[in-house]
Amino acid sequence: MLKILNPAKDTWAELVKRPTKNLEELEPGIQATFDLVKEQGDDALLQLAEKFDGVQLQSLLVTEQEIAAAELKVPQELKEAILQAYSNIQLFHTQQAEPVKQVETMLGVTCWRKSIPIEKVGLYIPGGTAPLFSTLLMLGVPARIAGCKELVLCTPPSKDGNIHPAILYTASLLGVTRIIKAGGAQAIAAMAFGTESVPAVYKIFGPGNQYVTVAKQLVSKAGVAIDLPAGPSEVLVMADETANPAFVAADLLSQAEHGADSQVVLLTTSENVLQKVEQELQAQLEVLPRKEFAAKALSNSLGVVLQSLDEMLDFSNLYAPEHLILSVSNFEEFLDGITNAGSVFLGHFTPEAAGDYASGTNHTLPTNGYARAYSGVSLDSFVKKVTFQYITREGLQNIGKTIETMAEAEGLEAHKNAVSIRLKELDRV
Ligand SMILES: NC(=O)c1ccc[n+]([C@@H]2O[C@H](COP(=O)([O-])OP(=O)(O)OC[C@H]3O[C@@H](n4cnc5c(N)ncnc54)[C@H](O)[C@@H]3O)[C@@H](O)[C@H]2O)c1
Ligand SMILES: N[C@H](CO)Cc1c[nH]c[nH+]1
Ligand SMILES: [Zn+2]
Repeated sequence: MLKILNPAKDTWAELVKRPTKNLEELEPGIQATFDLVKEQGDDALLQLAEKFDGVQLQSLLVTEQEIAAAELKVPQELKEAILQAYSNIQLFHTQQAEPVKQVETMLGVTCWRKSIPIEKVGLYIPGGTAPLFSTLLMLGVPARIAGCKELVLCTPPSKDGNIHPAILYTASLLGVTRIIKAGGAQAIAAMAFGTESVPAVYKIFGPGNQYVTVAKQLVSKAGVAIDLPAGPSEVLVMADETANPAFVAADLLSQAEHGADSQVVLLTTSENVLQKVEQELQAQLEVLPRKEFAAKALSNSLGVVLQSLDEMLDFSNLYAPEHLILSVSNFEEFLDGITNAGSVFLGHFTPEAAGDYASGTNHTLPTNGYARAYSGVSLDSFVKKVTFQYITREGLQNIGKTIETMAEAEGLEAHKNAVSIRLKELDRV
């Protein structure tokens, strides 16, 4: 099941490498997809839907009629759940708005910073193996709070050429501007470079499999902003003797079932806990509908026995998991020691699935060790922070000499003169 290890510390750096293919391996195929989309636009999207999604589409754009029909297909109970999650996500993300604060750095020199929404954003909603309408809430809600005007949505069509009704229902709640039936690297290329049906956007958001994630990294090299590398899901659980093996196994499986390229990790100081979690994994896996994905992911996953709780924390910080679960009695003692993680789940009754769906935090998070430097999606992801300044005459007299001295030292005479010319004018009047 899990690969069981008792590793020496000098092997950790090798262990924390993910089993996913690297950028260099996937890049040539994805570049070919980009070239096709640039050359043939919508036609390329239709061809690639047939090749990768196994569907011959009549049209790329979702129509008003399709949206109206979808709404009727979503059960009331699911609508209510979506609305509850919407409300929690909205509440959590609304609090992230920063008030504009004017700061007088010197007398007469005032600076401030204001958030301005990104006008056109592209939202990628994964749909290759599961219709992740929850991801649409995670992207669309902060986009709407930020005030983004144009929300373009790409998601892969199913074999019958349709988009899952819950995705369309959620898109309609959010007032998404345009919905396109396109998935994978071709959808990312379309939103980056534009086609007849897909407007080019300024920033592309959303998680996806390895192809989607590498495609986003490549368009970011071509000058289109992206949120973050949010690839195959992963979770690391730190479990002590108080952990409930059934709960731990359930959490590990919840991320393993996302796909064969996911990885889950159990860290423990107790061989006993490890053994019991393994038994639970076996039993719970048997009855999972997505057993094949989960079993494959588990075969790439780790059960690591370490010497102490402090070692577990060090390993986790080096691994930098997308999700970190502290299934320990004294989680408070670990909080200040966490340096690298996308989102953290505390105690025995906080399943990771709560953050995936409905607690309010965002589930679009850095994977593959990117949590060492990246944050998950938040309200900030949808705005630019623009700085402003206003200097009075008195202010320029206060700050002018400093600027002149620094400009002269850099050998930039025109910079210095932009101040001197004004100071002379102030002396004259
Ligand atoms: N990190 C996060 O925040 C986060 C959040 C949600 C989901 N996820 C991850 O998103 C992923 C969703 O993956 P998915 O596959 O179900 O859907 P997806 O929408 O990401 O990818 C499906 C598309 O991949 C393309 N594709 C499939 N096989 C291909 C191949 N051999 N060559 C080229 N292109 C190919 C197809 O165009 C298809 O439409 C999972 O790995 C899940 O763990 C991550
Ligand atoms: N666990 C995923 C992020 O890695 C998010 C998700 C959506 N639906 C279920 N789970
Ligand atoms: Zn999940």
